[in-house]
Amino acid sequence: MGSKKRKRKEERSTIHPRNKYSENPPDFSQLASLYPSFQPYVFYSPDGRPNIDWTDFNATRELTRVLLLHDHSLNWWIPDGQLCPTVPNRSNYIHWVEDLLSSDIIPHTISTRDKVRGFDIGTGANCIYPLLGASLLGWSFVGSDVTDVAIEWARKNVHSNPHISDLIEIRKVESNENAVSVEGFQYGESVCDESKIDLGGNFGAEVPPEPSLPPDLRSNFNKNYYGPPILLGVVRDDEKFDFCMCNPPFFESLEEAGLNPKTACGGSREEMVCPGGERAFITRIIEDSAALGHSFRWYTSMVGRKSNLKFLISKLWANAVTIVKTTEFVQGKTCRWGIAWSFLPPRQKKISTSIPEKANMSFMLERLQRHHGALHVLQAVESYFTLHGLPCTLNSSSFTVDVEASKDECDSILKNELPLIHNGAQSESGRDTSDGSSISYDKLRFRVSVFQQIPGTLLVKGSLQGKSSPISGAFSLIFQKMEEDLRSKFCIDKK
Ligand SMILES: C[S@@+](CC[C@H](N)C(=O)[O-])C[C@H]1O[C@@H](n2cnc3c(N)ncnc32)[C@H](O)[C@@H]1O
Repeated sequence: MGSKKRKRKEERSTIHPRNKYSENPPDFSQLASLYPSFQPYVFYSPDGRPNIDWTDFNATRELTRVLLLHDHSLNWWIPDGQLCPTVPNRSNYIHWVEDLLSSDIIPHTISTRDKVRGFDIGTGANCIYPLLGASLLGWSFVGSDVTDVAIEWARKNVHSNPHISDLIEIRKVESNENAVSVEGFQYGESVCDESKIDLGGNFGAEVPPEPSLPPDLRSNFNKNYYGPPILLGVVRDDEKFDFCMCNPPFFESLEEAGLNPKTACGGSREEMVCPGGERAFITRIIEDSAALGHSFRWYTSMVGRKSNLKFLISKLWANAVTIVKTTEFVQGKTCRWGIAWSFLPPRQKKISTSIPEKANMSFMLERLQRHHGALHVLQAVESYFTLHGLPCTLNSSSFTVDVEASKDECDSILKNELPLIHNGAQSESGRDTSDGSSISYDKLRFRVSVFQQIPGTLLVKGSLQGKSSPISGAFSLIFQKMEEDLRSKFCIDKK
């Protein structure tokens, strides 16, 4: 990779401001001196910087073990070949869920208890999310999984930490052989019979052959989930949760999973691969969530491929969710996305679709971390709009991002991010909304500018252009949502 490209990637690296490692990344040298078992894995590069061999599973596992012990007082281990989590990375997802729970976008109606209760779909042998959520925030969890090794080791990891073990239940998901459906087509045991699938292998094991299907269904089958239940049939009738989270099996095949030779995070076939990949797995979570509705306040999942986000978002709206939120988890060279949705009625915000409330808006980003400057914020503005499908242009000499959104693009960001109550009059260009009313759109154009005030403080301004556009009333809401996103990314104190 060219140095320019590398620099740009590094600049984009963000870590949640409440993440323990946001200001203080793990100090390998210190850890090596405190934990002799870690010492053999640490080497020093010519410039004197300590590092580990990220392609050595034993090294990454020992790092995770000492980080969990040193920074979280957690005892932890996994057997060879199981997926080894990176602690700073996994903490970002926990803090994002924390943000969702504390926001008042949807009412706090589910939990009458003091304790937050979460459901970790596919907790793995490493049980990382329940361990972090319970130790950092006192949350209680049900962690589910399908494999015996995951269940055995997740339970071992819970029992090794008596101070939080009461907070975590590990639940085995039993295969439901009679209810494997592909878009309404019922498959019996012959399709999902696990005995026909080699469950033993790690990387390098052969991918099982496709189950035999009628040729016309074969291509569809690939893209749809078949396998053990995920939420429906695992969540009990009387159970309520504040959220669910999931790091899904991302890949469709082992070949695809094994493409990154730069790291050795382990991962058995069952952990990494699911027929149809993450798209099929998360689609099933969406379908299950539609049936479970208000049993969860927030449903969330990690998404490994940006190209799947759009598909999943449209699936969500097709399933009548009331709100969708997305985020980007960028750390080092890894980029993942988070998607969250709910069926609870959002707090209602009325917007005018014809008269802009304000043509100019601004806010300050204060107490920025040392390494975050105006360019980082500008890039975050660009990626926020790009992620939501709004064409925009970043001009790094004028420190501006120009956004111009068509009616469809505007519709998409508004639906993705904002619970809208449309009261606009019917018009020819209007489109139906969930409450039966209609909204008319035209082009929305605005400019976002970022100014350095004093070190650590930036002024972000938005100015509406083309004020007569019938959609210009959406400007202030879009700008506010962008503000929320930037604050969550950059500010330690988010007020
Ligand atoms: C990518 S791993 C994630 C493990 C861990 N949560 C982490 O973040 O490192 C996916 C996990 O989902 C599990 N899994 C696959 N299908 C499942 C299902 N239907 N219900 C529950 N867990 C499932 C796999 O066994 C595996 O442990």
